[in-house]
Amino acid sequence: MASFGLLQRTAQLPLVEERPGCSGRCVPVVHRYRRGACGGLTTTERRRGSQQPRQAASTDMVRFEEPNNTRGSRKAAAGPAVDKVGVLLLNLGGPETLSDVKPFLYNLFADPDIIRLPQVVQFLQPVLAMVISTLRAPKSAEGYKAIGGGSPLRKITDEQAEALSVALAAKGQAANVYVGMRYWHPYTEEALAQIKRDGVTRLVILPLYPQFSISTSGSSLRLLESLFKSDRALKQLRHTVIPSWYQRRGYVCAMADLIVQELVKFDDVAGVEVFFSAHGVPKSYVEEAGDPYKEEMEECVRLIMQEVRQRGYQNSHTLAYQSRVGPAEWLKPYTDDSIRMLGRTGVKSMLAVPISFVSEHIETLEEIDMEYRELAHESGIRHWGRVPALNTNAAFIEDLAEAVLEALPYVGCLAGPTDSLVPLAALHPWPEPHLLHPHSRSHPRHPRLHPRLLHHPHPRLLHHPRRRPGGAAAGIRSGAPRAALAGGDVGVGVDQERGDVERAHRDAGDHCHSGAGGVERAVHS
Ligand SMILES: C=CC1=C(C)c2cc3[nH]c(cc4nc(cc5[nH]c(cc1n2)c(C)c5CCC(=O)O)C(CCC(=O)O)=C4C)c(C)c3C=C
Ligand SMILES: [Fe+2]
Repeated sequence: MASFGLLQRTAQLPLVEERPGCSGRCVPVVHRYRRGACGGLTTTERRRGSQQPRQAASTDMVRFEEPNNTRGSRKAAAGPAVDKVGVLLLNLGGPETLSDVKPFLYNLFADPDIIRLPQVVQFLQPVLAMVISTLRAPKSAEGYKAIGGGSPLRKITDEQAEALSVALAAKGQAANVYVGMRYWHPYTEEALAQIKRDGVTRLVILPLYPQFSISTSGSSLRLLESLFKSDRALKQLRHTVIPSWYQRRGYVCAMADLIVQELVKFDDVAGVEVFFSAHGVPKSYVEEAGDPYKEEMEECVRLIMQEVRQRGYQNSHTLAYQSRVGPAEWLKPYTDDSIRMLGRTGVKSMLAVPISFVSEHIETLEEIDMEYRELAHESGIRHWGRVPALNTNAAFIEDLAEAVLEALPYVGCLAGPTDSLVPLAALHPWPEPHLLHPHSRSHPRHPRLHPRLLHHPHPRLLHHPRRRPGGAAAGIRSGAPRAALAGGDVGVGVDQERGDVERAHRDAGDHCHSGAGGVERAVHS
């Protein structure tokens, strides 16, 4: 297994497969034009102008609510007609009011990547989603009530989009930045409709989850895949995906900065337990479906703590998983068990670090700040702190902008013979049964994965043949990750691989803010 160096360096290598239609586009040329130079409308004017009722976009998702006049794109002025760059930020979405809670939960539980039923009973998913959302709604609503009556996720994601657009413009790259949420407004379908209206010609798809999980980025990419397949204009759109970026130096350093900022507020700095609390997933996702989430999470925590230690703080740390839903076993240790255990072992000061998400949301503001803080107190932990989410942290946004710039030259270039956006080979195909809600006006149809994908593992699993279902690594050769992955013209980023991350960090320099780095690509030999 050979591991290539940083993305930029691979541009010099004959990694890019020339394909018909790609020639001449594979040169990493960045078209530069000034933000605001053309196009006429200001950001605010365009935003206002686009507040139209939700379009009847082709969708595979049942929506259990009325149209909303929302969308989320942050625009730079239009550039030359021949090349219009877009960035699509993917996120989860959250209820904005208490009456949104139940339909939001319905959308979430109707997602086969959130509740993975055996294929024979998948037709029951809509009914199950209705039952679970009805049962859970009161408890969830309590949580949202406690944080002001709704999720702040949309507002923060919009601010991140705006900041990213500004950061890209400052680097000479005009780009419209769009927000596509999975379970609430502005839905991914709305963002794509706007992308088409704007005539975007190159699109970078960037999930706002640092670590990849089937249940988050995977779900959004699967939806995108089906939307791209069912739309002629979108099929033509050259695009690329950055599937995860937990190892990027800018992100790691921004997290380390925030941790140190909070650590020094404690009286007994050296005695503080740095307590990473990640959103959990069911254990079967990792052990049966091959979700790389746990592995990426552990690596991410290791890199951040390495950075914290380099700044002179040798604190002990813990990684635990929160927000378990349902009776199945999830990734362990659970956050509440860990807090109790640490309290028993005499820890008196704890700094909680939310790690799987880059915005404040219900699980930071309610679960960590209220429930776990109280539990820590009951467990004898006297001093409590919490690291804020990155939100629009300047170093973080700067790094996202770098990630986009690094990905752009590869848009449409690293194509393979499949037409899938993301290689979820280890998963069941999506179910055929229609997830029809009585209020639904569309007839959603869940796509099957391209049969070819069934023979390709997730690119990350290529490094871990022992974890592939069946354990077989045979036939995986150089270039296979691209082939496994590339969707129409999708390519870069999706086979970005952790590989030897430490080496990437070393190559990028010992200091934070040393520029791009940390995104690593790998192929197999
Ligand atoms: C990396 C982050 C996340 C993973 C992994 C994830 C998996 C996952 N989540 C549920 C169930 C629920 N999640 C809910 C809210 C929620 N989840 C995430 C992130 C991840 N989820 C966020 C950011 C949010 C909050 C959005 C907001 O409104 O602020 C909820 C609703 C809230 C609640 O009732 O607790 C549920 C339910 C499952 C089942 C799952 C993996 C299979
Ligand atoms: Fe969740």
